[in-house]
Amino acid sequence: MTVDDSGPQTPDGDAVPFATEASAAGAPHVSSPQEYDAILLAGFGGPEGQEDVLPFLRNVTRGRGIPDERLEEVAVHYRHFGGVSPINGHNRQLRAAIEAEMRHRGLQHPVYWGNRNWTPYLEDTVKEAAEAGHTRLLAVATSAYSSYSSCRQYREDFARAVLDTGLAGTVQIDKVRQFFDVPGFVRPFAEGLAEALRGFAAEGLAPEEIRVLFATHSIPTGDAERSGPQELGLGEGGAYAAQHRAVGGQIIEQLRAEGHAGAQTGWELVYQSRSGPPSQPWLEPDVCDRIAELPAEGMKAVAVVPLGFLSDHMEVLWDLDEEAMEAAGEAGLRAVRTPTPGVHEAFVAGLVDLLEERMQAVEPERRPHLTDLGPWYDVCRPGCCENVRRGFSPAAAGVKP
Ligand SMILES: CC1=C(CCC(=O)O)c2cc3nc(cc4[nH]c(cc5[nH]c(cc1n2)c(C)c5CCC(=O)O)c(CCC(=O)O)c4C)C(CCC(=O)O)=C3C
Ligand SMILES: [Fe+2]
Repeated sequence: MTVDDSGPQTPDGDAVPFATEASAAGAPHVSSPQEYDAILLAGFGGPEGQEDVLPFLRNVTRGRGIPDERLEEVAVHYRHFGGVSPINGHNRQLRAAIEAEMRHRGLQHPVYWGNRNWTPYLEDTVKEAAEAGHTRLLAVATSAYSSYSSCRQYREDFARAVLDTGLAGTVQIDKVRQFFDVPGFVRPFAEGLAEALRGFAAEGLAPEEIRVLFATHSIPTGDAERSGPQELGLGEGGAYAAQHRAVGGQIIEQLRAEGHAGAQTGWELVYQSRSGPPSQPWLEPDVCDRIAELPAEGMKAVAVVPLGFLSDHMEVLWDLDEEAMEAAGEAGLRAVRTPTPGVHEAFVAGLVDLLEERMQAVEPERRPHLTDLGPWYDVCRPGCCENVRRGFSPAAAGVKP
């Protein structure tokens, strides 16, 4: 059976044209220039009050039959903050910042915002855009790396949004490339880490007493192996882990080249926020487990860099600022959690660069990227970031097999 992975179908059965250009394995796919008429910022969504918490968690876990009693365990983290995740506020700010930067550059596209798991839902946003006459949307998801959860699932959400609204033949949604190694995304992390290391040095700590932990969301190892295009063969942890390692290494190299105090310190990639049944393997080691081991390795301080996240949402506020900092306290370590990109001006400018690059179909050689893995490609290949746990769902913004 051939599975048509190319996304929503037009009424006459043809795939929506994505105007892609096939290229050799490993080389970026680059689309042709397109007249996009609006931008779509796609977020995760989060609850905005105690009464939203359970319905939100049911949305996140939909189709997996997780009982409310289990969800209440996760709900505790949200309830601790009044049932409010800061993530929607961050995305409102990011939407406004992208729009302001676009206007500054003379780009007049409206910038819409829609979420996967909470209002404003992507379905409603897409409908609103179409009613305003905007049918060629260029999307950017608040997720920088490749994996089912951070790439393909957004593409499935786009497909569902146009299918559920009956707009499959009318609205086209393309998505900019994964941006883990674009300079504007990396810079805020590098600046934050430089400051943390300066602080440790000022306290008299030597580089060999400091460990940098780049922290990202754990995912099932099966998802990690299938992250990115299968033909790249990026080894254990797939594209997901490889991209994080490459960016972490790049940040350290950058700080060393700039001669920052303390940048000779050791570093590693760690994972956080695992869920799922204990029988299912997820990426390890866990950030708190590693923190507990550091004193025995001669460490006196730890800098935790939330490399997998764009803003200070619940994973950062709870799993790092509460749990990881508590683990560091118990281990007797000095600890700092460095900032996320948020609406750092370099990050916002970097996102608008990505939108412009895609509108103009800039050639790969001129696309900013800081690691050998980049520039990532515009259009996902068949099988990219697939999820065998959930089975097939159509996805937008992919190449036709
Ligand atoms: C890779 C990745 C990112 C980063 C990329 C991206 O940003 O998209 C991310 C972000 C986020 N994850 C978030 C929240 C949750 N993630 C969950 C569950 C899961 N996440 C997963 C992965 C990721 N998640 C996975 C493999 C699962 C298991 C279930 C499944 O296979 O899909 C659950 C369910 C409960 C639980 O299982 O713990 C919740 C509540 C929030 C919102 C925070 C807020 O509200 O402030 C954000 C930004
Ligand atoms: Fe993908």
